[in-house]
Amino acid sequence: MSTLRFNALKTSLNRAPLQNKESGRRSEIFGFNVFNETAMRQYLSKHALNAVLQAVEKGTKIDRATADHISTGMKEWAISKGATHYTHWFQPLTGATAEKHDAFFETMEAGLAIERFEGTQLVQQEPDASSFPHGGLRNTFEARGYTAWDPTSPAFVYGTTLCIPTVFVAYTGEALDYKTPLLRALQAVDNAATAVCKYFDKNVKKVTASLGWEQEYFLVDEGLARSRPDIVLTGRTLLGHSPAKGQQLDDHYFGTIPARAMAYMRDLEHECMLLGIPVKTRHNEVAPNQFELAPIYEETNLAVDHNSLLMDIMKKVAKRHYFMVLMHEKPFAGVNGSGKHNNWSLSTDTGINLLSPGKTPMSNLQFLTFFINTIKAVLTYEELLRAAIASASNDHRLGANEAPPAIISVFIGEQLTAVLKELETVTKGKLSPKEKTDLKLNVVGKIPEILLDNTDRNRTSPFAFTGNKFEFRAVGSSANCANPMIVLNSIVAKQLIDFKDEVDELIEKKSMKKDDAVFNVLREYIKASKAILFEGNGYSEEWEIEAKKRGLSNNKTTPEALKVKLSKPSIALFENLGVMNKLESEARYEIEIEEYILRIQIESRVLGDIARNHVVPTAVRYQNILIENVTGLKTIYGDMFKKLAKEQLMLIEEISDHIEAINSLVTQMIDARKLCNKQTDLSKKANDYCKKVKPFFEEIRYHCDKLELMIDDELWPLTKYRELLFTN
Ligand SMILES: NC(=O)CC[C@H](N)C(=O)O
Repeated sequence: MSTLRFNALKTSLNRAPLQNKESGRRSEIFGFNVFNETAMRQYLSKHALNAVLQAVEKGTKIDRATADHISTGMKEWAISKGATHYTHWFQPLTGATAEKHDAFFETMEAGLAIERFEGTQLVQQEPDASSFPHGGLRNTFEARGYTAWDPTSPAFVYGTTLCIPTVFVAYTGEALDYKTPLLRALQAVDNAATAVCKYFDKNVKKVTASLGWEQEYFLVDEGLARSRPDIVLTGRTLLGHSPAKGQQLDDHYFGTIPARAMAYMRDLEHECMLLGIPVKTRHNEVAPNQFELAPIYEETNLAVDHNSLLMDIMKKVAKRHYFMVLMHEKPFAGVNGSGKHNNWSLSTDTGINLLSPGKTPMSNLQFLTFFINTIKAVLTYEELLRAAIASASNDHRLGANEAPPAIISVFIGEQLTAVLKELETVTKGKLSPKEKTDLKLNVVGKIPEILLDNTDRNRTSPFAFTGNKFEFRAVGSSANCANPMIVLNSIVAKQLIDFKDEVDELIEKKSMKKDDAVFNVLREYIKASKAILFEGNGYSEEWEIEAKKRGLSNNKTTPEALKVKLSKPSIALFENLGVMNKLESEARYEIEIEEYILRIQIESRVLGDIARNHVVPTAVRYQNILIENVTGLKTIYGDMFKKLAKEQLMLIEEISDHIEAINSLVTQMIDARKLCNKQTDLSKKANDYCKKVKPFFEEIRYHCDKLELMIDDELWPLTKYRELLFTN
């Protein structure tokens, strides 16, 4: 009997939901462990508090003396929350968060000790961070990297550590993290959008990009998950036959949350509340053992930090509940994968959501301006958006089971399609007073304030308008949202800058009125943007053909998708906006392409190991049982055994065939890997891994899964899909 699998099953069946610590109102504990304005008012002088608030609102610098005041107050507050250590908390390009704890504790003369935390330690540090991916930006011998405080994301106490969100840059100034370019992209979109807003309202001084992510995930009993080397090492199952029942009956989606999962969620939400992560929604997702968690949207930088923090907490809380949380985009073949849909919008400091239709024709023209510019930005940079969500794991998810395909398109729904159609016919040049009134009353003025939202229906759309925001559905569940948010905010910033240039030109050179100029430019954008608008089934073959005709990219794999990052226009885009210089863009490409190679390499090794050392020996063992049976039948029945052992003999042969196929395929895969490893050009190497190593995965899996169906269940060593997906 396979002891590991059956022991794991036995343990998992005996687990009960954990008792929850949670009590009282959530609103009362919200942000309890965050150094927010309330905490600052208690622990900082007025001067220090104002310095932080100014830094948050206007990006003003904090001087050293004030930083000392802030750090002292912050330390006292953190100690009151039980903290003994502090850390600069940052997001290197591994996709995870990083921390290195230092104690507040310091010794003094005469054997005395105190707690100390100075301004310099708050503001800047130099972690020995030479082992993070840097894509050639640093050499090991000059590996200095600095972390610097980001006051726009408040410090928090997690466990016994004060965590200070920071950026992470090389000593030459290049960004080594996600946060730095994100902050720059947010600044760029703020500048560009504010300038455009002034056409409609002179009082607008700031535009903030908001993000509401939706985190999908799987919860698997920890013992069961740990019994599978593929889940432990790669985050997904590399083999496993589909269970007889998967998600066909749609009986999990929005169903009653299983008790153990519910206890986990409540515990997780409690932690989130303390840390100021405004989680609001929880439900069962489509696949068995799949769930979703979503917060109220926030300013993008904060939302990204909160999502990164959340992913970390999810794993920690899961351990307490004897679960393993799987963030992988496609942990199980044949059922839904997990996304992290990014709901994005822009809003002004005057309280207007720029992607929400308003009450008046004027506010609707503003809405249309931002709406159409966003679509145009996606059209121009569709390939870059695809690159922003590319990863080895997301490749498995895209194009099936309610995840969008690799072709980026925009879905806007029937009503707005009709509005755009009308606007497309606006007269070239100056508009007659009648036409303008007509437009304002009958087209722009008639956009319903609350759009009948039919937009969420199309689950095959990568970028869908959902009434008052765009939902970038292609983002994968394990991704750091900063990556897609850097691209989205940058491309919209660039588009808005171009738009303003064009409108200004018409006003200045053609003496057009502002509204006429806006209508004229928008009309041309609408015409051009038709290529990116698509309302149909994104999975259909017709769409692939049609998209090709329209000139849209269809980069199915990560190596293909990432290439565009090195193109001149992409590099120029980020450079001109001040988001990333050429070196930074190239470094990111290198890091991502290398990660792709390494992930495929790891999967290939794990698969080779499981196939050869778990599956084949089990198959041989079962074959021996059959042989023993046949031999026994022959001893007892003599020649008649051939009839009696007919099925067994067939099985013995079939098993041999599969064993042979597995062994030979694994050998071929290893040889292919060796060849790939000789390749020194990273792009070619990634491509080779994709085209020459990865295809073996499915082939090897096929034979292993066939054996799973043949071999005595009691002998099978790998926890099966039905057990991983239905035991909770
Ligand atoms: N119902 C849904 O929205 C499912 C989404 C799907 N899980 C994805 O991969 O994006």
